[in-house]
Amino acid sequence: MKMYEKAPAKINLMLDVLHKRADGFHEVEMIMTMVDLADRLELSELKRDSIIISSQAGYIPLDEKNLAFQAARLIKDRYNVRSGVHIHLDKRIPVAAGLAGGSSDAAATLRGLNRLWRLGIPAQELQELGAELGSDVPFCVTGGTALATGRGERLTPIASPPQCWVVLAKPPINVSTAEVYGRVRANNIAVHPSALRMQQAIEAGDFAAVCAGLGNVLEDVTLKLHPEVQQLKEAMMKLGADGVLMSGSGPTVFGLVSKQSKVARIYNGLRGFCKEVYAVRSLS
Ligand SMILES: C[C@](O)(CO)[C@H](O)COP(=O)(O)OP(=O)(O)OC[C@H]1O[C@@H](n2ccc(N)nc2=O)[C@H](O)[C@@H]1O
Ligand SMILES: Nc1ncnc2c1ncn2[C@@H]1O[C@H](COP(=O)(O)OP(=O)(O)OP(=O)(O)O)[C@@H](O)[C@H]1O
Repeated sequence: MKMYEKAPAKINLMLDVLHKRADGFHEVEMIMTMVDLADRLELSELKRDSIIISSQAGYIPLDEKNLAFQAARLIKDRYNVRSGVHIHLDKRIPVAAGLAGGSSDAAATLRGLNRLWRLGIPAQELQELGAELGSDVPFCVTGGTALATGRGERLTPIASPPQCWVVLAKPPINVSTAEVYGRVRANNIAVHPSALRMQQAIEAGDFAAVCAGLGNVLEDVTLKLHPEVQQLKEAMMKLGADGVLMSGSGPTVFGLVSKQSKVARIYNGLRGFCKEVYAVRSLS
């Protein structure tokens, strides 16, 4: 038997860090939403008790370091599943980009294996399993748009932002999420973006207010480490995006664009700076 799952990328419309916790994680407040750029997973049942990962992408681990492998092992162990699975990952989300590609693959694996092995695990429990794999995984289990608190695993679903185009550009640099959080000084943040204001803008369907409310306190850290991310932001703004922000810990920069007529100009302009550029729709 085979199952198919789509694993969409996420962007953070706002991300605030409140304080560092005793367990080393940071207490955050984020509003996250999915975009129409997705990996595709094919999950095939194996009679023998093993987990095999394959992918057309040559640059991701295919062993137990892969988050989809970890998700399969977790669900197998926890529910005493004897059969195995072959997971083929058709990677389309850029890797180590701040778009939760690996987390979304893990979440899609949890959803897909729940169906493949007919385990009947409720969504809430799948999210709890996801939290064992990473802070972004619980959100990716259910997707949509949500306010995320705690270390990112406590979720309140909210309305979808107004439909728009999302132009994504990933510069060719590597950013470590742990390093970026490690450099945040939570009591020294000049301007905290407001989750409440963003939520109100979304609920009012006010695109201009959504753009005005974009904010990510991790930008300060990543932009200092990698000035090219700042240059990319400036280029996207000059090219006419309505709102521009770095996603997660970066380095991907996204621009929200309401008019389709502007998208080609922004996309083509950015291709001069950056090889990895995508123009996709927001997901409602
Ligand atoms: C930057 C975001 O992607 C925004 O959505 C997330 O906050 C990070 O999510 P993630 O990549 O799933 O993060 P995890 O794999 O759980 O953690 C990676 C590392 O980031 C740091 N980390 C992560 C989340 C958090 N709330 N506080 C942290 O300090 C920790 O050092 C941790 O060891
Ligand atoms: N299924 C996977 N897809 C992509 N990368 C994976 C996967 N499993 C493990 N990895 C590893 O995880 C690292 C981070 O990749 P990923 O694409 O998940 O980052 P990200 O988009 O920055 O995630 P986040 O936004 O959750 O911090 C990569 O260095 C990669 O080697």
